[in-house]
Amino acid sequence: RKLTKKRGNDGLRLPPGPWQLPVIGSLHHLLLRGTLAHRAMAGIARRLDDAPLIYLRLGEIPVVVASSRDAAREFLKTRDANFANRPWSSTVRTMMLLSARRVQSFRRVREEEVSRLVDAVAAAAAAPGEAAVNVSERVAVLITDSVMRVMIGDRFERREEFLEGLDEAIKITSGFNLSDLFPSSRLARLVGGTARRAKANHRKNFELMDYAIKQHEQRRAAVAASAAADGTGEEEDLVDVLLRVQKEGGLEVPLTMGIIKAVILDLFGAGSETSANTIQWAMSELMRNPRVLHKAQAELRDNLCGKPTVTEDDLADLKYLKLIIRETLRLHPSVPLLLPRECQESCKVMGYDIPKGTTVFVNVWAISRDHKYWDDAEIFKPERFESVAVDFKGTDFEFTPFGAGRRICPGMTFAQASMDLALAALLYHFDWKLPAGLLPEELNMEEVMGITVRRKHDLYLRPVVRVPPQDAP
Ligand code: HEM
Repeated sequence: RKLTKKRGNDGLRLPPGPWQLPVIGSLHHLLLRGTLAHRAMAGIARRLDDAPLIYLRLGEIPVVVASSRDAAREFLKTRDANFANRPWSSTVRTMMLLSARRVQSFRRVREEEVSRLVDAVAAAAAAPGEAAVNVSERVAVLITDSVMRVMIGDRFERREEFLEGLDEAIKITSGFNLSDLFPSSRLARLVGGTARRAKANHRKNFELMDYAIKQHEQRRAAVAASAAADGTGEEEDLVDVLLRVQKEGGLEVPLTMGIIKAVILDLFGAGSETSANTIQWAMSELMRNPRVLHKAQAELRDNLCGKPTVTEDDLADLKYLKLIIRETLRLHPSVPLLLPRECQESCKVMGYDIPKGTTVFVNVWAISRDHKYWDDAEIFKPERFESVAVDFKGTDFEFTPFGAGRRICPGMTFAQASMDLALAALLYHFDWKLPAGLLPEELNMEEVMGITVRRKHDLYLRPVVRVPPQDAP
């Protein structure tokens, strides 16, 4: 059906958008194009002559989607303050929690956990037969355990239950649920039933966080006892930092245990799936692009000259590896529409009216695949970043996989450190083969939307040990 341009009926000049139906507004345009909102929204913008801004009404919610570099700059920089509706102070506080110095202090955790991953893969490679390893699962375990150790000082004893709880949270919050789209309708709330499920899930997750903090306290007591005996101490983990800040007091809003639990849960939710997904997408793209895979392995093996382990000291020289992560984030940004922003005061953007209360998405996925800014935009080519000085730090608006401005991801440095080391170790110690009979171009790259965009199917690969890890079986 033809898309038509839309003009506001109260004299406003709204961005163009597809035709709307009564009650549901533009929702059918997204539903008919499948559940991947970033792809559906990109398709609509393209059909409206590559409109940098489009206007949709999803149920009762007015939505504007930015799909060009200039439009992204408007929302993330020029008018950042009017759209950054989360309190800035909370982002700043999280940033302090994850400052470069503190990220550095967790180096030992990352190195130990990556070493466990390498040992587990080496054990699988040594098993009889040619069974493939579930790379997605291994990477998820690596990231979960690393993030938990950083937060509570230890691997979480109830990891499986916790992951199930998060999975349920992802199911509840993903897609469009009726009560979000029709906030004023009691019927939508009843039919959807999401509120009840969300409440139960919230209760369960907080109960698990109680347990995590108890586990932390017990560990601290044990460490203190042995430190008194041998005079050694341990790095502060994030719960230590939060409890210390709580004790020092003097904050505008007192740091209650409820807030501390919410911060841990938020950090885990925001930090684990995103990093794990990016490593999985990187491995997937490498399997589809053997030339890039071999070049990365040559860089690693030339630089490390047979060393038994990759450490963070080795990473500085691995320029190509870093370009691979950058190119992966370009084609597979984990949070493709960034977090929704809300217009605080009506304003004009690129000549269009944006009414107060409008929800704004920035379609980073569409922008970082746009032929206007990228040659061979759909092709995985890490070398492109050798000739253009474009980085993901939030100043180049054609490439903002971590967002930009006041709401930029506070975990960017943390994520980079974990992803670089994990990918380096996987490529250094092992050669990787696709399961028998599968050609590189046949590898399934379908996406599914949770809180983040992840692989629809787990990635299975066959490892062949090239550089045995130190304590290999
Ligand atoms: C590849 C890995 C990651 C990617 C691609 C990513 C991406 C993002 C993006 C796009 C946002 C929203 C920014 C915006 O709307 O402008 C965000 C927010 C955030 N990220 Fe990350 N992130 C990653 C890893 C991490 C890690 C490791 C942590 C912490 C350990 C983390 C913690 C957060 C937090 C706390 C927020 C704010 C959430 C909120 O506003 O409620 N992220 N991230």
